[in-house]
Amino acid sequence: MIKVGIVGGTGYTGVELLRILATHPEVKLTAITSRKEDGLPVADMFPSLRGRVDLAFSSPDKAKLTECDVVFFATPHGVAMAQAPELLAAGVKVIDLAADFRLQDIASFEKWYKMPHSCPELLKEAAYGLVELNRDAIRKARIVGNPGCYPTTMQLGLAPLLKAGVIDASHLIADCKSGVSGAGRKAEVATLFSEAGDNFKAYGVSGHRHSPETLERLSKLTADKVGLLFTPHLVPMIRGMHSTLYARLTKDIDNAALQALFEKAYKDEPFVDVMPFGSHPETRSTRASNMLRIAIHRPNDGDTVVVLVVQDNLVKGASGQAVQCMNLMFGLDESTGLMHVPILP
Ligand SMILES: NC(=O)C1=CN([C@@H]2O[C@H](COP(=O)(O)OP(=O)(O)OC[C@H]3O[C@@H](n4cnc5c(N)ncnc54)[C@H](OP(=O)(O)O)[C@@H]3O)[C@@H](O)[C@H]2O)C=CC1
Ligand SMILES: CC(=O)N[C@@H](CCC(=O)OP(=O)(O)O)C(=O)O
Repeated sequence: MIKVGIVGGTGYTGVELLRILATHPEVKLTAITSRKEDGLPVADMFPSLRGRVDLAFSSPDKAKLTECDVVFFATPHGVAMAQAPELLAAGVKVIDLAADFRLQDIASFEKWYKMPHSCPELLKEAAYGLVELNRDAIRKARIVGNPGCYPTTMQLGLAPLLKAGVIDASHLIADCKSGVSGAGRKAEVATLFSEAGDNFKAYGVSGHRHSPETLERLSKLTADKVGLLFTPHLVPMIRGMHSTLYARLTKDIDNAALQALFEKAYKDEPFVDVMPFGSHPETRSTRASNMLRIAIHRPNDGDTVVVLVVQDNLVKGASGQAVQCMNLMFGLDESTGLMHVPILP
């Protein structure tokens, strides 16, 4: 059994890790931290886990993290990089759900996250945890930077087009919407029910930290210069993400060939579903599952291809993807413990 520790067990991605790992056949939950809830049984805070998780939260200094085989950090940016060196030295693998090990360019990390990077050498070593595009590196990694939720949809939606060289890479547009759980569980005015409910707004239009992450990664898929306009929006739902991606076609390619590009790219992927051409995927078709769904459109048979991508921001966009990485890092089938069917309605 893989002994698992979770730092930050009381946030949304932490409790989502607990939900997934509680029924994972190869995992023994070993330590779950919270500074504020030290000593509280996990199931007292999350009754959904009664009878499934019998551990109590412990403060990070008391938790026996070095006795684990792998530790997930479901914490704010900056926490994992402070603790990763000690864990790695003790032979523990690390998966960070925050951004400490996502961006390869340190200057870009320091600019967007407004903090110095404390272990640049580990950043160089870390694998980027987008399995479908980086499987081999993740398999061999001791440390993984799990992708941001929006970047997961943007990369998986645009990768087949960029790799095939059929679009103008310099002018990509991503119009993305997230449920409110994407902002985390911490108390904030913007995510109060009466602020976010019955309301709809864009944010981060002039710059969001997921742009540099996505640009850095998309640039590895093409020799062309990549340009991206990314606008996130907050929608009044709890879970779910819908990204509408626009790209100008530069090659004469018919709709069947466009569809075939995606079907071929993802034909063996357990967690990417390419729907029939012209479909309208719904966020609820992925809710509480690790599945990401894609549909291709060609409005008026013109020269713009529109890619629709949906996922559950807390699963494929965060905790499910992190478990997919863990499975690979420990030589398991990557879908182990992740085959939940989405919840409808
Ligand atoms: N929500 C989402 O859809 C996604 C989130 N992420 C990323 O995952 C990470 C966690 O997100 P989320 O679950 O939403 O966050 P939350 O803010 O809801 O939870 C944060 C957790 O971290 C703990 N924590 C906070 N500060 C520290 C610290 N200094 N040392 C140790 N533990 C700490 C908190 O517990 P306590 O204070 O009691 O210790 C809490 O359990 C974030 O970096 C986020 O960016 C990534 C993709 C998607
Ligand atoms: C709706 C909402 O607020 N979403 C978050 C992104 C989700 C997330 O937590 O991503 P990171 O891991 O990069 O922080 C945001 O835009 O800041």
